[in-house]
Amino acid sequence: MVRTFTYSNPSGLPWVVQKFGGTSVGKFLDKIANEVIKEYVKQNRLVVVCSARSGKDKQTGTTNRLIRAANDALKPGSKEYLDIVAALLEDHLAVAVEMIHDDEIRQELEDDIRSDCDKLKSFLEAAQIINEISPRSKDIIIGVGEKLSCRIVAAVLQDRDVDAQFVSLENIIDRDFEKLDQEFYDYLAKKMAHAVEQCGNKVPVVTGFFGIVPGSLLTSVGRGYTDLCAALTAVGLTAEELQIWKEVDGIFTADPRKVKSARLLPIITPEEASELTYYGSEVIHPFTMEQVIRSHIPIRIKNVENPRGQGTIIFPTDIVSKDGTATPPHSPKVLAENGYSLDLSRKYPTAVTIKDHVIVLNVHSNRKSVSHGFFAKIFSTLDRYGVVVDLISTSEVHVSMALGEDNLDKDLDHVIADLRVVGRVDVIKDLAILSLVGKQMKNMVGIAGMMFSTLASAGVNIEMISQGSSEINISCVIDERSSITAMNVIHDQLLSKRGKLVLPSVKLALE
Ligand SMILES: Nc1ncnc2c1ncn2[C@@H]1O[C@H](COP(=O)(O)OP(=O)(O)O)[C@@H](O)[C@H]1O
Ligand SMILES: N[C@@H](CC(=O)OP(=O)(O)O)C(=O)O
Repeated sequence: MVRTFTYSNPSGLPWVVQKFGGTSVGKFLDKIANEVIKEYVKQNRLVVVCSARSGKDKQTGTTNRLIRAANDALKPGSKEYLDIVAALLEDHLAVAVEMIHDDEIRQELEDDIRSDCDKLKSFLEAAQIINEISPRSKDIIIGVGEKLSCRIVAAVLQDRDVDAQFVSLENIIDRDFEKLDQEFYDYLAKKMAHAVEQCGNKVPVVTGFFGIVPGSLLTSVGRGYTDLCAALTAVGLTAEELQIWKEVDGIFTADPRKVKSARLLPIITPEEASELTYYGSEVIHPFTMEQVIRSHIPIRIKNVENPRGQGTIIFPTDIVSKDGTATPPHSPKVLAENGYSLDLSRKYPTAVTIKDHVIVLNVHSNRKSVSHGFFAKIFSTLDRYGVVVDLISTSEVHVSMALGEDNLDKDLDHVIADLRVVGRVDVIKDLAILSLVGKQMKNMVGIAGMMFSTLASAGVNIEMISQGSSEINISCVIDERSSITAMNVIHDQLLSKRGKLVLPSVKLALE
């Protein structure tokens, strides 16, 4: 039967790429279809990019379950992976039954879900027989999550009268690449745009999983790869805007769950967004920014639960957009509201963030004076085990290094044993990195002193200080138990517009 739909994706309108994360697809699919996609498709040519479904949170989401299934298939004789596949099949079929009213659309969707799960089961069974799952095979396994999710989203859209088409990017890479570099990203952007353009007037619903990348997707890009996929699609299409839809109104001056007075930031620079993301406020995958901003495409963070909100725009404050004009929220008023101003009297940091579950390694050299090769030995040890250092503070005979929880799966006992060759090593656990971020801070003489005295007056003990590696970030390591208190006092004293920020050297007030 040839169907006709009320909503389609006519050519001639500007491209907008919309990315929906796993929890949004899991919890708000009706809202996404009716209040977001149907509204935007009236004025834009849309691309919808989705992650694998999550129920209540990412921890129990499809991608994590698929990773567990892959790991289980490697255990000789274990059959838990079969239960995981059966549960995934059941959950996705239940969504089809609950969400799709049209019998024909639902039947087709159910068949596709069954077929994807059957193939997954056979793949895992084969892996168990040969007792091997390479990083690439693991990528193929997790990619099933995005396929199942996008099949559901495309079917729900059709059921809600939107002419949508499922697009899998699993086979778009048809050349060998050695590494994830700009040449590879440019190639991907072109391929993604091409896949989307094949959909004509249908709204493409694209899998955030994009195939076998050099070194494997999970290790080279990591979790949250759908943001990067959406970004590269936006670049390939020279889109007007990339929208990342979340369950938060945008980027705030602090985590709104932890600081009640946190303010929504109308605009933020990509550098600031990167620092915030790296140091605990994971609103967007860090690789996303660079690709989109190179092409002068603004990124907008929006809330699926509040589609009419303005959200936060991530865009450099000092360049104009690709058509030569300033982006709409890039007005002097909005910039001033955020503290971006040429008027030196009205500046303040942009946001404060906390990264929990940090450990510090202190290495004291065996020698009492300059120790030749001390640093080289430390860094080569860290490199050998793939340990990433978040913050570092050094003297000639002493190094303190803060490591994030992403290092916990590394062989830290061996790292520490090897470091003991160069000196005494202490390990301090249950710490947090507190970072104050702001593009304007480099001109704010006295801000670091104020940050540390504010923490001291709230009784927060500072374990380690690091400033200078990035001129838009001042960070310190504190006890994890004080992290909420620390974030709140810093927010009240240095970021609240109601407070007066009087820097010692300039003595100018900020309303
Ligand atoms: N500065 C910040 N601004 C906005 N959200 C922040 C910030 N710092 C931390 N967060 C947290 O990041 C989370 C990101 O939103 P959400 O859509 O729930 O995440 P995900 O899509 O990764 O599941 C929110 O729960 C929010 O509390
Ligand atoms: N499903 C993948 C990809 C992704 O981007 O997820 P999300 O958009 O929900 O963070 C993951 O969990 O890593």
